[in-house]
Amino acid sequence: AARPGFVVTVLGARGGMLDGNLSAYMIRPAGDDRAVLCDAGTAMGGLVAAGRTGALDDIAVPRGSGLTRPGYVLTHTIRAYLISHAHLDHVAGLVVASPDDSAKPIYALPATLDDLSAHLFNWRIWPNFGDRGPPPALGKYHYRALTPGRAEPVPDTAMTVTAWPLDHGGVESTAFLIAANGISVLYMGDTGPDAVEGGHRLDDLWRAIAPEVAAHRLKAIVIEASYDDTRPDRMLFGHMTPTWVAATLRDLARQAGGLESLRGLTVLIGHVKYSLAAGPAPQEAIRRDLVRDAARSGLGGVRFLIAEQGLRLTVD
Ligand SMILES: Nc1ncnc2c1ncn2[C@@H]1O[C@@H]2COP(=O)(O)O[C@H]2[C@H]1O
Repeated sequence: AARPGFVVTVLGARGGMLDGNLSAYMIRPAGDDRAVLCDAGTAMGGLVAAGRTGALDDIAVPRGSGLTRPGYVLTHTIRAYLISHAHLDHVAGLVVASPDDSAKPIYALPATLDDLSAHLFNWRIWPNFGDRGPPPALGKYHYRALTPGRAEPVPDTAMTVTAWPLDHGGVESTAFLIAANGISVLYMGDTGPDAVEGGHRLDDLWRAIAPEVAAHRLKAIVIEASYDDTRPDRMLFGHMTPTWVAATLRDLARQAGGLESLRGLTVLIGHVKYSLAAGPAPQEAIRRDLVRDAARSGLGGVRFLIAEQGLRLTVD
């Protein structure tokens, strides 16, 4: 049998103001068309873009489904949403797709579900497609509260999901460990460094997943680097820079038994903030910073990639 793997398809790659390309990562076991969507800042727009790059071509659309490929993927391939926090750049795609979406569970920590229910699916900002909140609750989306550190099977998929809370500038965000076939991928919503946030949630997360890393079961981490290294800490607003990404990966390595434990790990960088400034795109500076910071930090064994909409990545 083939080695177990995961396929990560980037439906939305950026942070900030680039509507149409905001955090959304479709994740599924390799060779399995049953996926979860981690955040949904962009959904349909990202599927259409991924359809154009060919990143959805390995998904078998049944003859006679009567649906476009992106339409089929939205309604049949994506079996559940995992939402890290309810900021608009992480949920806008879900909200606007909801009228034509299929029924699905939404997995999140309780605070995020409370925000979705109170402030989005409330008949004022949007019709209530949730299964609680202002009546009548249409019940298309089933809110499924996760308990930190406890793995839950995602129905109709081969995956389990485990959540841990993250600090994001005063808002609770979430890291999701997605596991299947003895391997896993970690999707991290927006977060700032413990030292800047004044907490210890990254440290707690790394301690919890260290055994997964030490055993080389963890194949990829999706983590944000919103700003390049010129950004001062007091202007991070709950976000990371390449220097902070490298520092926190070193913390993970320390918990997992040394830098060697990260060898072969793929780190996919998301949420790079779009910039209005003329000149090279911000991801160019971030790429340069990452190469330098990773080398300085002894992270030569890590494969860093910057997310781009329509990218399909297989890790195994
Ligand atoms: N105190 C602040 N001053 C200015 N902008 C902020 C402040 N806090 C948050 N933001 C911005 O608001 C954005 C909300 O989404 P993000 O967390 O991606 O990134 C955040 C920052 O760009």
